[in-house]
Amino acid sequence: MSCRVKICGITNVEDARLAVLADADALGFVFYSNSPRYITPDAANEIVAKLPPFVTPVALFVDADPEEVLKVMMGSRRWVFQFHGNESRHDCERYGVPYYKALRMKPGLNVEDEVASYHSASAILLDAYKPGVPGGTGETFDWQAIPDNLDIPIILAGGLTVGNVAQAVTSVRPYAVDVSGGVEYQKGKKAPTKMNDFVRLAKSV
Ligand SMILES: O=C(O)c1ccccc1NCC(=O)[C@H](O)[C@H](O)COP(=O)(O)O
Repeated sequence: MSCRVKICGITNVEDARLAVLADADALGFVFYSNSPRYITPDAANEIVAKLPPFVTPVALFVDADPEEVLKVMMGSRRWVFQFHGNESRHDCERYGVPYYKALRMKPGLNVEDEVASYHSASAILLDAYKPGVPGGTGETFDWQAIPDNLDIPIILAGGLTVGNVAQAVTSVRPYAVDVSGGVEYQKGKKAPTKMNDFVRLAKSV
């Protein structure tokens, strides 16, 4: 089975269209207002309404106010949520929407225990840890630190690019890879050629 690809940080309809043409399986929308990739719930829901079937829209939150989450949720039944902050399992489950939980790979993190505590997640996203920056760091982490017995689909994130994604898929064998900065020409703006090359390389391993 080939690796799936999620392109995160979509901020406009043209980038969404080009990501779909590049054969991305999921598109991420960042509802964290400090991010340069922030998009409003209304703008994101307009884009989601235009997505073809079999492309998953993923709404990304960082310790968000439940009212903000509900505003996003009300706009479409297609959303999957991604919780990228310190949300508990209860916080993640309360909306009744399938979710991915992001874990930032801080040295010493007990990945097995964390994964077990989010057993209701559809997948776990493993991202780089950088103090004070919740995500979209553009940095990789030590892939050897990922236990090989995790009984849940793994989405590998953090500093992936056209230059390293094939190596990442070969060594980690994740269910999916997630990229943001690695397919941009400036923050929040995706580069079509990079998206095409990234997806092709991720799926060709
Ligand atoms: O992308 C952001 O700006 C962002 C901000 C705050 C929390 C999460 C964020 N992105 C989450 C993602 O899923 C990114 O794709 C992931 O962190 C990898 O980013 P990158 O290293 O730039 O590929």
